[in-house]
Amino acid sequence: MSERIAIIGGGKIGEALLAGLINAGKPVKDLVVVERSTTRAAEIADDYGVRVTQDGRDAAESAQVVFLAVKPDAVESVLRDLARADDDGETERITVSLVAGIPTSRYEAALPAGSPVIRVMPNTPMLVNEAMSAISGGRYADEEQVEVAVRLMESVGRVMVVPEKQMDAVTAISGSGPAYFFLLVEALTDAGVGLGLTRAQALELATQTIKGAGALLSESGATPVELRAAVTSPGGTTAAALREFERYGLRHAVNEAARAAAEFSKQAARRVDVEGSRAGISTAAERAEDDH
Ligand SMILES: NC(=O)C1=CN([C@@H]2O[C@H](COP(=O)(O)OP(=O)(O)OC[C@H]3O[C@@H](n4cnc5c(N)ncnc54)[C@H](O)[C@@H]3O)[C@@H](O)[C@H]2O)C=CC1
Ligand SMILES: O=C(O)[C@@H]1CCC=N1
Repeated sequence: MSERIAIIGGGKIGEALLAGLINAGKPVKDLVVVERSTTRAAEIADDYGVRVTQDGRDAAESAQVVFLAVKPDAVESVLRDLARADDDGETERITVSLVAGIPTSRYEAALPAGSPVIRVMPNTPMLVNEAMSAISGGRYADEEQVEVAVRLMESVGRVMVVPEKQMDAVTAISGSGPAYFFLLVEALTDAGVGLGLTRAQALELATQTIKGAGALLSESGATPVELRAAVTSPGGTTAAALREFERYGLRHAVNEAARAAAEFSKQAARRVDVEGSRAGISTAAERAEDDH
């Protein structure tokens, strides 16, 4: 089935999804992007030849699957547009959120009763069809609807279906994860420059090394421990380096970093409420209270 797709938010992850879907053969005519910033909208339209609009309701009405790729604090206003969008009468519209930390129950409370909502945590390698995406169906999403999301995300990378309670952990590992590896490449490049390589040389060495190590890990079937042992010649250079990583607490730093990311994700909904009430915006929960 070639469903029509709306992507609300044409920022980093919205663009990665758009590019990944187009690379995977999705016809541009089946895609529409909703982007609030006019500069960004023009960039997306020029780079991908896709329709870009500021009208979320209109875009949703023309789509069977609506992806939300805005920051958590913009979710409520997007949901207000989506709640007013009519169905096309043929198929039930599926709302797929890529937003970190906001549970499906939030969307379900704001959308018409029984709307199917699916939560996805992708990552930016989606831009080159190498995403790792985790998927959880909300309470009204049936198996077929989850399968639609799985199929779309599989076209841009790998997919793991998880219970929603694992989403904060997933976000800390694969959602934010690319940034950790880029930081490591940055640091390794700087180290190479410190050892007398040119920056270009050091960057190429580090980049191909992370790419090769990733390929080896995913294709060899060996564990990271086995692969590391294979690099570590007895009494050699790698052992000298690994000793320093351990001395400076790399494992501890990684553990603390992941815990911080997961906690930040867990607190996202509460943060949005606090910031919203400071700005005088009522939350879905408060509006539901007012209605009673
Ligand atoms: N960047 C990443 O690697 C990942 C991001 N995410 C999630 O994706 C969401 C977006 O993140 P980024 O793309 O990094 O942020 P971003 O700031 O690059 O993109 C957000 C875009 O949404 C637009 N926008 C804001 N309000 C809007 C509205 N009402 N209608 C239409 N467009 C609107 C902004 O102009 C901006 O271009 C976040 O919720 C984040 O948690 C999830 C996985 C990975
Ligand atoms: O930094 C963030 O909040 C988003 C979610 C996962 C990756 N980027």
